[in-house]
Amino acid sequence: MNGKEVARENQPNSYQYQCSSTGFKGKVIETLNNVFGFQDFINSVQEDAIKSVASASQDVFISMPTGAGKSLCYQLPALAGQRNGVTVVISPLIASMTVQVKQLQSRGICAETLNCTVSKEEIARVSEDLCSAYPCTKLLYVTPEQVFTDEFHSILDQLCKNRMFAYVAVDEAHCVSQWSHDFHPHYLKLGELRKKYSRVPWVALTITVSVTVMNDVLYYLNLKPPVAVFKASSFRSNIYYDVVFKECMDNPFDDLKSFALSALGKEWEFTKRGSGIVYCQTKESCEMVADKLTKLGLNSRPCHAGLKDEDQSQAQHDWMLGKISVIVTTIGFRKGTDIPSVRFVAHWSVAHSVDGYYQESGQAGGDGQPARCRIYYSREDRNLIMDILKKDEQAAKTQEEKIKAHSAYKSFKIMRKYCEEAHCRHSFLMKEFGDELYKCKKYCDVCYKPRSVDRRLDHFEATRVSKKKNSNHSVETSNELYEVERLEQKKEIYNCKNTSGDTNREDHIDRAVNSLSNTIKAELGKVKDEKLIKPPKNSRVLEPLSSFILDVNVNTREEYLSKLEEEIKANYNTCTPLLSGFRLEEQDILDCATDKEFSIFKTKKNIDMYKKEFAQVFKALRESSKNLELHPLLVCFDESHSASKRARNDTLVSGKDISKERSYSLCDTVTKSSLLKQEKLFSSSKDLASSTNLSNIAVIQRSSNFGYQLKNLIPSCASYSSIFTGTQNMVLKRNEVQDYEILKTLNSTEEEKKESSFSFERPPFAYERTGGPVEMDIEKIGANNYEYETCSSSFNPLMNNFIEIDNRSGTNNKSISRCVEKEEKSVSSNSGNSTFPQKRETHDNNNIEIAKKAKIMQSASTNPVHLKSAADLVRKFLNPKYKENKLSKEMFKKICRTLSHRLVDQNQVTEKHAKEAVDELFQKKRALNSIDDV
Ligand SMILES: Nc1ncnc2c1ncn2[C@@H]1O[C@H](COP(=O)(O)OP(=O)(O)OP(=O)(O)O)[C@@H](O)[C@H]1O
Repeated sequence: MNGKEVARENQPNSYQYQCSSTGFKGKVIETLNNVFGFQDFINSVQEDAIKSVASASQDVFISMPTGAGKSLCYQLPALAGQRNGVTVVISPLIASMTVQVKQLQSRGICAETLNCTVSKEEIARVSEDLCSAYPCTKLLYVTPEQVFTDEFHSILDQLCKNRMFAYVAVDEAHCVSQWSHDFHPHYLKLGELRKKYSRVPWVALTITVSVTVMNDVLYYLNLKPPVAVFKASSFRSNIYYDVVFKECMDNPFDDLKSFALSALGKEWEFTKRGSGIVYCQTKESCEMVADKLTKLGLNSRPCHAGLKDEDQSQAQHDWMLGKISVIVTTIGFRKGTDIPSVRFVAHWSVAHSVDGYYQESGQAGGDGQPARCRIYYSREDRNLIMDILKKDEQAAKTQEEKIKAHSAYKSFKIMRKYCEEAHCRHSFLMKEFGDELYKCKKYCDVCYKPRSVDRRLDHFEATRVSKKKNSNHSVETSNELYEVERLEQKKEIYNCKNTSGDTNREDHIDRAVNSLSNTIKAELGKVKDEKLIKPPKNSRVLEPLSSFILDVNVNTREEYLSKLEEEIKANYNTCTPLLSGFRLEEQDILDCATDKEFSIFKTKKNIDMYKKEFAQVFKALRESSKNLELHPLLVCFDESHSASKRARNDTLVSGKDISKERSYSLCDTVTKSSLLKQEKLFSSSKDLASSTNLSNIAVIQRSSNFGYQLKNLIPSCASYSSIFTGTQNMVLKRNEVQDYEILKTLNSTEEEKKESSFSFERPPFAYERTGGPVEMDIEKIGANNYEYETCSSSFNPLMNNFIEIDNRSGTNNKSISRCVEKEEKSVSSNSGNSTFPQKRETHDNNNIEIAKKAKIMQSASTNPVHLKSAADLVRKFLNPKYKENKLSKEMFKKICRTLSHRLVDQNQVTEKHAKEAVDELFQKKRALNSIDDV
């Protein structure tokens, strides 16, 4: 019996069907109906892809979600395509290959597999058939490992020789990309095969992948351009995505349980039809989360690589049968366990890449029924992953390793953006997958509950500020221990990831971990050595023995401190002539510099960041000096809170008081000084103005414009209006500034400024105890914001100062108004006019703005009761519009302010007028996007 006969003998239902159609398209349809038993193509992507593959005119790339019918895209052309012979299907999953081969055989199609589980006799039988002149086999399933054996190459050579090599289909082709979480190194070698058998058309099939992964597939597999690309949309309309922040929750486990129960549905306890998956970063967290959930009444089981094989299988089995509701697992669990009734997927730690997240979350709602996917994001998890990826990048030796490590890092940054920014989750993912953008409207938290997401993000930001504030030295010095722990965790994460038994990768990771470990040990050794060296005598820096930044030693710190002291002195010397009554001792300036140096040293992560921060501070100090402004470091310096001063006092042996108390700080000046001092200030600045003719001396020209004076002295504080709530509590508020590290903000980068500003610019937010999408009452938002921004004059620094100073001087508000009006007129008439009085030349645009604002505030303040009533009325009619999403929160505040002032000004504070005013606005436009519309 020859090979062909043997193969036929062993194939009970080998493919016998003879097509009656002649053209390949007709053959395709006939085979679809008669061999596969399908009436039609499952979707247009499947149809187009099958026709393209069958035509055999070019290489084809197909991307479709799990279960969308990809297999048919090569199975059907293998039988009805333009090319005769054997289609070789490369797949990494032996279990899925075996299932497919059985299914094909049951349809009468001659399919075989060659992999490590197949017996020698089987291999011999199949090989004999393949090497025959007319192989019976139509589809041959092999693993990527098998492809590179010599035996297999000789089979392929023979097929080529006999012109019986029809197609190569690469299933799960995304495994070629490091960006995908299923990376399989053997896939990288497949490109060589493509080159060797260049005449055979290739088909690459993937689940839905990002553009980056797709490009990797095309590149690494060496697909021949032009490649025909067929992609199904990545939009999963039945999945609701959201992100919550663990740091912002009292008990995240409670939240996880509520989330799971709400996704499983009310009747779940009785029907037990749905199930869920929780993804964790480590084996330990799998165990811990499963334990917590079970204790909270939700039957859960861990399943990870640390368990024995039989325990893993048992857990999967029980979960698939519905014996347990929730399986808590690490990345890699997906294989072979897809069940359609998964009602939720929770990521207890953020996924490493968008591709990974899409695939893992995509296991929810396979049956098309509603499902939910939530990420429990935390700064700690994020930093840990970033650290690992960064160190991978540093440890990478070859160019390829470097590119891959860099890609992984970049990929995670996208995931970070997904969590830390408010974009429609669906559109975000679709953009990553190169699909047409489509706003989901209500299938994600950002679209469904935008305000709730805003508040969550605010809260998350706020935890960053408070965490920094609370962190103290003892915690931070444990960094060294933490590093070692992180290494262990890193190993752990990768062990979990490598469930596929990929030894190469494990070796690589172990090498990377070891080398990193050695580097850290060496660094720690250095630190130890450094600790043995005594710090220089008379060291002026705070905590000279600390090692917050490994490569910044005490000498470097001393250098930077001296330079900082020099710059601060220069700023002080330039500005003090302008500020009568404000004096600092030499020691104060050093303390100020020392505090600042220490705060930079303590908060920056590496030497570059340390130096960069200094460069920025120096620049800001010089800038302030150039503008004759006292830098905020000096303005807000408070020796009673100075760490340097405390340290100095602690170490003083003698009772000699070297820390002479300053009589008052600048802020104290504001609080304590009388109008007399202001008058002095006024006259001295006037003198200076006339002598120097510098425009910014306008800052202190008008004694009444005291708020403005401060505003200019602390230019960057302008937006932090809550600081200046009035002269009476100025000192208290100044301390608040220090609490929130505003000094740092003032000297920080734009991005950092933005981040830090949350605590000042935004009103208090609602806490979501359960982390679930709790809606805040808009009545409260409106009220709070209104009050915060406009309602009472006490919230406006400028007006407050005007009023206060004015009252003290015995004049009334009307006179201020007149004064402001007069100034406004004269300024607006012609600022460049030569007949303009000398004094006016010193006013810049800010003055005009201030004057305008003051005018508004003044008119409002004449009748605050009226204004409050007007605001209440406007809010009442505006609220329904807001709920209908016709305007944003910002617009709400602006309109509220504008309309209530208008009502007061027109003496129309009635319900009727308020309603009319609001209605009128929305008659013109359905939605208001700009205050110009008002
Ligand atoms: N044209 C069709 N009409 C009806 N059913 C189809 C059609 N094409 C495929 N199917 C069925 O759809 C199901 C999923 O198909 P298949 O296993 O090929 O999906 P897949 O995209 O390869 O999924 P995975 O990514 O999990 O491998 C199978 O049961 C298959 O028989």
